[in-house]
Amino acid sequence: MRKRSESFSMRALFQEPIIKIIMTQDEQKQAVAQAALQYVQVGEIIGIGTGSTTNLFIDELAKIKHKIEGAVASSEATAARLKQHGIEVLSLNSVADLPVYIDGADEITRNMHMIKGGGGALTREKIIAAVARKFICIADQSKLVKVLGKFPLPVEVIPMARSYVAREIALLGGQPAWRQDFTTDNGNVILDIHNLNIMNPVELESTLNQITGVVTNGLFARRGADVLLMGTDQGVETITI
Ligand SMILES: O=C[C@H](O)[C@H](O)[C@H](O)COP(=O)(O)O
Repeated sequence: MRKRSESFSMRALFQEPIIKIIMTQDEQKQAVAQAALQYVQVGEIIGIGTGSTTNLFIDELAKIKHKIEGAVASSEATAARLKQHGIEVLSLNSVADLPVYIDGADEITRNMHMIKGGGGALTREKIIAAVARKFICIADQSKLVKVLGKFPLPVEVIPMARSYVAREIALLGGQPAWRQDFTTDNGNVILDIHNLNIMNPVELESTLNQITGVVTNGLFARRGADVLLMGTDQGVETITI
């Protein structure tokens, strides 16, 4: 008679293999870009961010462009991509109500606080996010962090104030680096602040904005995301506060 343990191992031998779905970072970005379409309603104007994840969303949006009224763009690059797809780009000043803003992030916490501006579009992104009723963040799982600050925090600065603002940031304990050979769509420069461990993003966002010469900084804490569509190995996870 066969022993009990042997019969178990025979069963294991003929079992179906466990299929583990592993999505690459690019596949995760593509999945959240598709998932964000559920927040696009017929006849609405959509606010659109900047970056590689948002670019994939724009490509998805193009498939249903006849259903929307148009889009507001957070950068010249986004405006160009929208126009290439034949999607009308509207000025924010002509839009009284913006139901939804869809954009990526460089880092995001489960509290929906973000660092943005890796592509230098932070100021226009922050303006559109302020107007929008709902902010949908689309990101792969590598962007989810417990504490913000590993990604250098971008600060947009009026060019003549660059050295002064850098000294003030150093006094706050950050290490600013000038993003050389880069000018924002608003004609300004970017200082990236390294080695921050941001325990109070709401307070730091305000403190940095108080420095004369700062246009805005990449902390989106006072106006964070309402929904995070996060790409994971297994698919899209929806996170809200
Ligand atoms: O200025 C750029 C934006 O804040 C982007 O949303 C951010 O850098 C994320 O971009 P990506 O989707 O390429 O990681």
